[in-house]
Amino acid sequence: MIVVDDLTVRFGGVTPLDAMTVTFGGGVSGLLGPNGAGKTTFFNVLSGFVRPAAGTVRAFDDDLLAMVDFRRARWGLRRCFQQERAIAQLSATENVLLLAEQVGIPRGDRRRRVLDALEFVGLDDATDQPVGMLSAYDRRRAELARAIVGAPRLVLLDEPAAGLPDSESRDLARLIASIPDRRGAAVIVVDHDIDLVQSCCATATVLDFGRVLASGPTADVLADPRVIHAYLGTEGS
Ligand SMILES: Nc1ncnc2c1ncn2[C@@H]1O[C@H](COP(=O)(O)OP(=O)(O)OP(=O)(O)O)[C@@H](O)[C@H]1O
Repeated sequence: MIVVDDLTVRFGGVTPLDAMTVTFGGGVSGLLGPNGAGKTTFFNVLSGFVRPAAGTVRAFDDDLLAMVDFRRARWGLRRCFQQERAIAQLSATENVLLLAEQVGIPRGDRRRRVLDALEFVGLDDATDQPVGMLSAYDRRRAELARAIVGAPRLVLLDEPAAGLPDSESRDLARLIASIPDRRGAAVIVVDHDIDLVQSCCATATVLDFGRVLASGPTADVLADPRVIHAYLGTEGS
């Protein structure tokens, strides 16, 4: 469980997170909201890129904000960015190995863990090709393999299926939905793709101007008139 209490971030006169208080469960949670709502800022706080002015984050009873960045990675915090981070000239195996090294997986165990991660995402056939030569879907799966190698505890995904056609997006959603059971990690997905959120997130939280507008079972949140007014209503316009 990830317990966020009174989390506040200020950049000069802007308050991208304004006393954000919410609990994310151990499954896959969606984090939604209009542009500028504070979603990326929240991920940046969890990753240690942004220091909040106030508030706490307890992740599985550990004080996440008290850990320095590299300790968070070793603790099991992982993140997939909107922009791919894998090195195009290296193979999927080499890319995942690099991540495995960074997050402190013991050398003797690394290759086995990397193969296991590539198998989980279904990339075990394309492990030796440079990532830059892979299809968009395979590159996304390579990014996901980097996020789940070893023993992740909290995986942050920022628009994981951006730019993929619907069928591949659905396959990726199924893979993401299986992370808690098969990898033992909680997942928070930031996405504007409501189909993806509905298909893989049991619960959802909506941010608006840095405040939690609604949080709970995904179907209830998406049907909440305040959410429709603040977010969904503007999406289709
Ligand atoms: N480094 C920064 N300095 C000043 N303001 C910032 C900084 N980073 C973000 N902001 C502001 O904080 C607010 C929240 O931005 P954030 O990127 O967290 O929103 P978001 O919900 O992720 O939006 P999007 O869906 O467009 O990615 C915005 O008003 C943004 O302009």
